[in-house]
Amino acid sequence: MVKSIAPANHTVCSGTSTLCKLVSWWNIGGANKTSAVLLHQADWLLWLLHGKLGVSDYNNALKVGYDPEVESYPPWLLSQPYSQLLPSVKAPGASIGFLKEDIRTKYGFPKDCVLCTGTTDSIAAFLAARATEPGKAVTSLGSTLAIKLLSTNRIEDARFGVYSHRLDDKWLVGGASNTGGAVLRQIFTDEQLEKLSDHINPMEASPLDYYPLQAVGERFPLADPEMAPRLHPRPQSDVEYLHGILESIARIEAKAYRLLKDLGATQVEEVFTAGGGAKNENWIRIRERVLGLSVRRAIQTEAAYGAALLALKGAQHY
Ligand SMILES: Nc1ncnc2c1ncn2[C@@H]1O[C@H](COP(=O)(O)OP(=O)(O)O)[C@@H](O)[C@H]1O
Ligand SMILES: O=C(CO)[C@H](O)[C@H](O)COP(=O)(O)O
Repeated sequence: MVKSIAPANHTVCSGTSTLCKLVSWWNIGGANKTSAVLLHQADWLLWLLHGKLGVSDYNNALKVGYDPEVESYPPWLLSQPYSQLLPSVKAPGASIGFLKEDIRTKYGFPKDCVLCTGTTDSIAAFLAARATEPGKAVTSLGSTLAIKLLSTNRIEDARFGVYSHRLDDKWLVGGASNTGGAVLRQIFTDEQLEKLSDHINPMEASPLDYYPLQAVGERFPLADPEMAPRLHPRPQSDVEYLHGILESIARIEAKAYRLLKDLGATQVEEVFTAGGGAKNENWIRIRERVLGLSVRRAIQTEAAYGAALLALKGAQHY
């Protein structure tokens, strides 16, 4: 249904897009929906703090179809019956207003405490890494694997799960794979991950070839809702098994960066890494070998730090 209204290979055509979720919900019969408002999680959290309903930012609104380049919703979306539910959109880090009085007094914030629009988790991780030059990238290895490469041009292709978020006058090109830390946690505890990783020789390539997923379905670097996880054969040695999984995730990361190059993004020069997987030094060495690039742990790996930097910028402009 979304494919019939959106341009070919637009990011909203991905089955996990916000627009697909909105359209599915709209088409289920039931309560009167015309008085509803679409809010992303970040919009809802901010609404609890400032009380103005229906305010979003152009990073969160990308997957519902907002066009950050021209700063408006496209005509093909505005002509849909559910368009009245779409939130108004500001730049990330733009001030919205003051904190609600009851919350301000409850927690003791000053009277001039301003609230700013937010961004998505992996963009916040990118901001935390303070990578500002085109060619710098951040791979967030949390539950999933999210890639953001700062590029001078915008690229979008839903066949591969590639999209571009606007970052001021540049683009954060990338996507999010369903591989990552969540699948590691299905097999090993964090303590086991740390101990077993210490016994891996990162300079040696593992011959094991897996596609580690928690469940069926991949988004990027190939959008395939039918892709099955591949985590067998399992060797007797847990060190070898973990080595094979870490190496296989690194190969997915390398494939993703190659794809961005092939699609015409600015050439990646250096990768910073964030998220729970970034603390694994041997995995970083494996990734450097497989990517053929310098991979460094960002000094600040918490997305919350990037969100705070964005708020600081917004508050300074207030
Ligand atoms: N030593 C380690 N090596 C690799 N991955 C790790 C290690 N320790 C924790 N992790 C992974 O980090 C993930 C948690 O990272 P985090 O950034 O908090 O994720 P999220 O915020 O997406 O839930 C877990 O899924 C876990 O498997
Ligand atoms: O997998 C994720 C969360 O589960 C990613 O962080 C998310 O899909 C990335 O989104 P965006 O590129 O819009 O920040």
